[in-house]
Amino acid sequence: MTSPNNSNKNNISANNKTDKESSEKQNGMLAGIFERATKSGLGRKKSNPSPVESAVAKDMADIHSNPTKLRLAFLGGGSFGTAMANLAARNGCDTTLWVRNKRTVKAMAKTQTNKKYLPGYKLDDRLKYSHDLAASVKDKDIIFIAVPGLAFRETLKNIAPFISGQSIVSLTKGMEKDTFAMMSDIIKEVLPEVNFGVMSGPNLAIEIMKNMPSATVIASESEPLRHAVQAALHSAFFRVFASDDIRGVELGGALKNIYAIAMGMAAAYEVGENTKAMILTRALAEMSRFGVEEGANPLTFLGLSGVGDLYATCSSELSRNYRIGNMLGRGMSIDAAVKKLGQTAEGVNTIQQVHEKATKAGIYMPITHALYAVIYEDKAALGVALHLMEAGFRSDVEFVMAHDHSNAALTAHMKTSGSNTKSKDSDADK
Ligand SMILES: NC(=O)C1=CN([C@@H]2O[C@H](COP(=O)(O)OP(=O)(O)OC[C@H]3O[C@@H](n4cnc5c(N)ncnc54)[C@H](OP(=O)(O)O)[C@@H]3O)[C@@H](O)[C@H]2O)C=CC1
Ligand SMILES: O=C(CO)COP(=O)(O)O
Repeated sequence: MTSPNNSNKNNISANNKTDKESSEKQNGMLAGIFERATKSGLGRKKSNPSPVESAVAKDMADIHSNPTKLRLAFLGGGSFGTAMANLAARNGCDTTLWVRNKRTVKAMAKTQTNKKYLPGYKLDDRLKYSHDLAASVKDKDIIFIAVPGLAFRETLKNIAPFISGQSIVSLTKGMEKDTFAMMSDIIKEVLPEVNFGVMSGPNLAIEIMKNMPSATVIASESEPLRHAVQAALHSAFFRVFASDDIRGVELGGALKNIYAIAMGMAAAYEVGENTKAMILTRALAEMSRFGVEEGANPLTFLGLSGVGDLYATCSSELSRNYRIGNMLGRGMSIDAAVKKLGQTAEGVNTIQQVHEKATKAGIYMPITHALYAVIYEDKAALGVALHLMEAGFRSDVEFVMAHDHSNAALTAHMKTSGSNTKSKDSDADK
């Protein structure tokens, strides 16, 4: 016969064994994540460093104290391209803003304002404007691209004949339609030899124009390029942090737009702070889960380009994605909301891309799927939200405790307590 003490001991040692096994499993999983993140395509090596890489590497200290040596082009005269070009011009860099519309260029040069996208904000008088793409990008050190994701490939193809060693930095927070390509993928495809980076962070353009302290992240394999971008844009109002996780940084910027739409919609239903916190944190869980599948380091999502941008965009009506969600929550159709906004809201396309990709790859993205169902399958928002709330038992942070462990432990616990209850009842019956 087994004494109660013996049975406890057995339970404890069985539990210890399970804990040990589970902790080994977790360590294995984490090691796998880091290995995958490090070994992913991010380690791509360039055959030849571009001129900016070698020039900046030679005299990094000089560039830091004197960014005026840098010659920069910004492509895209929307709110973000203009705000970033303005920062660089204010730092004394030789800066040209390329805008596709000739009349807009003339008006901007004359008024030193961007009347359509940043009305009322005076731009630095050293900023140059151009409608000539070739002249804008030739002989530059770095070309920053700030056109919407849907126009990124076309823009790269248009500048390709004039690339002879310039570095490229994407400021775009989108995904290409139907190909699932991120901007760094498109750069690698169209200009395989170019030295490049991506910049992303909580950077609402209007706040930057108002000199409200902000920060961002430049991600690149090239240290000299990271330093050059930091030198070009850094100021007392704008701090540029560095990363080498290109995939993680650009995915943070693209994915958070989905959840800004969700949050804008939730705000239309006047949800409480607990609900907002739940959406924000579960959004972060989805983002990092998707990121890991795509070769990103999950820890990157804890940085400015992840949780930082998620917070800013999910809490501000300055965010166009948030505003789209809010209009949807108030009963407008997606087409009407996009038309009313009249500016770029990358999340509208990103929801479709991520929904499709996650469905195909079997990645658990409940908020994204729910939003897709509401926006594109005309499902009732409240019913979808209720369904989300009722969905199974999950682990909080899956990189700490995996979902399958959570579910298995819970099922085992329920079975045990079920059989205990039963035997108690049968004793009582006797
Ligand atoms: N605004 C912000 O706060 C931030 C935006 N971003 C990202 O920057 C990118 C650009 O956004 P943002 O500046 O806000 O967008 P806007 O909607 O403010 O402006 C878009 C700009 O791109 C131009 N454009 C559109 N299509 C093309 C094309 N085919 N070729 C060339 N130019 C084109 C538009 O020109 P036209 O006026 O002639 O149509 C306009 O100048 C987005 O990916 C966004 O997510 C990133 C951080 C912050
Ligand atoms: O990316 C942004 C802030 O970091 C801007 O967000 P929206 O594109 O939603 O306006």
